[in-house]
Amino acid sequence: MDNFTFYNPTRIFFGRGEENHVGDRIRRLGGTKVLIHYGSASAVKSGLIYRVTSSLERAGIPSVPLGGVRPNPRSGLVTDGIDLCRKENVDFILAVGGGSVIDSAKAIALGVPYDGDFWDFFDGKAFPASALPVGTVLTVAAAGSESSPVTVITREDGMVKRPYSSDRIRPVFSILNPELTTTLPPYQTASGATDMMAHIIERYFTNTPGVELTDRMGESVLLAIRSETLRALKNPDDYDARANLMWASTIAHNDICGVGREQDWASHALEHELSALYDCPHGAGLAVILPAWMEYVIEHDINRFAQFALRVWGCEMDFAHPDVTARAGIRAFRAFLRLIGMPTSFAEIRAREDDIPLLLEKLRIGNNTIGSFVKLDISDCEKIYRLACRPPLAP
Ligand SMILES: NC(=O)c1ccc[n+]([C@@H]2O[C@H](COP(=O)([O-])OP(=O)(O)OC[C@H]3O[C@@H](n4cnc5c(N)ncnc54)[C@H](O)[C@@H]3O)[C@@H](O)[C@H]2O)c1
Repeated sequence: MDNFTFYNPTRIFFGRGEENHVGDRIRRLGGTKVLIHYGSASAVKSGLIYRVTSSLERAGIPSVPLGGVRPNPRSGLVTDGIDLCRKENVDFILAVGGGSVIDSAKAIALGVPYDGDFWDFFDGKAFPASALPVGTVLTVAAAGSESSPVTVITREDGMVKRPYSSDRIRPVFSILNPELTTTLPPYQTASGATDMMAHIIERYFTNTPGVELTDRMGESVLLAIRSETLRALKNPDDYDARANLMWASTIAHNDICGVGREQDWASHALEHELSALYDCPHGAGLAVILPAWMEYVIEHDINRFAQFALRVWGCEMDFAHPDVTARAGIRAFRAFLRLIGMPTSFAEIRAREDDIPLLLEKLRIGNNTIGSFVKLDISDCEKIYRLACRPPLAP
């Protein structure tokens, strides 16, 4: 196990009705004017924005709303949000929504005290000296942005999707009421589950030896996501299934399963270009990329893939031929993705093989590599995209 620092100061308020106390939470943190950032009108129609606003009013805190965040959030609305916060003297940002809303809120938080273009942070041209505090009321179990230091924004100029990470934008608190996720359509529930699984998998496939504890933790989270997703899809109102998924969202990405080990993240980089170009849900893009990535890198560590197959997917261990077990695990993972309604090939997200040169250009890796389990150069990336074009094989 490698040396590590673990720092995750986001305070979690978990359970039914917790959003009704949000005003009090912000008052205790010293917030005096709040930007309520949200996505579609459904957050208003459902009464959630009203409940949040009422709670702020009871706490004596004025607020300004800014809706309209779309999935794969865009830089234009971030700029609008920065201008609005400055004009209204906002000193606290409350994100009410999923990963897209939270990421947009984080980018606004970075931009408000900064004189230049907020994209400078994403381009590595500047480092934030400060940021406004961000709190969240989560409505999607998926991205883990509710306690991560990361924001992922799509710049409209060129449709480039890039992550940026800083402890300054880790939410100060997140409110997780599983009941708020019961209205998610099945496809979003499944996309969220796939994203959570991906967050574990990016950490699980590592070259660091001696990480049995975090291996086992990751496997447990994957097993729970697997069973609870099926339950939530069967009965969307199943509170416990939604609760387990919501906590899994946080656990899968707050790095508790990733400390002390090298992490990969090549699949996320490959996927970001898909959701930027085709506007598919991030989880759906990952469902297309992950099995292709696994098939491409399997030979690098057959035993780790066999362990994944055995412990997570219940495949039988073929001790004489561990590669058989390893491949069965990838097939079982792909079968699960299909069972929950996820795409596993380019065509199913309307991606085109002819666009691969464009995807590679947008990746902008030049002569560098991505990933760490296996370092991938541009030609490896091309091969993985091509593998992902294949229609899924019968199980
Ligand atoms: N910051 C991070 O650490 C991190 C990590 C992984 C992914 N991401 C990013 O997060 C984004 C995806 O976020 P997400 O998966 O949470 O989804 P999302 O926020 O994009 O929301 C998906 C859809 O669900 C709708 N929705 C939200 N809550 C709903 C509810 N309760 N009922 C019905 N519909 C609802 C939204 O309006 C939207 O149309 C991507 O841009 C991805 O790249 C960020």
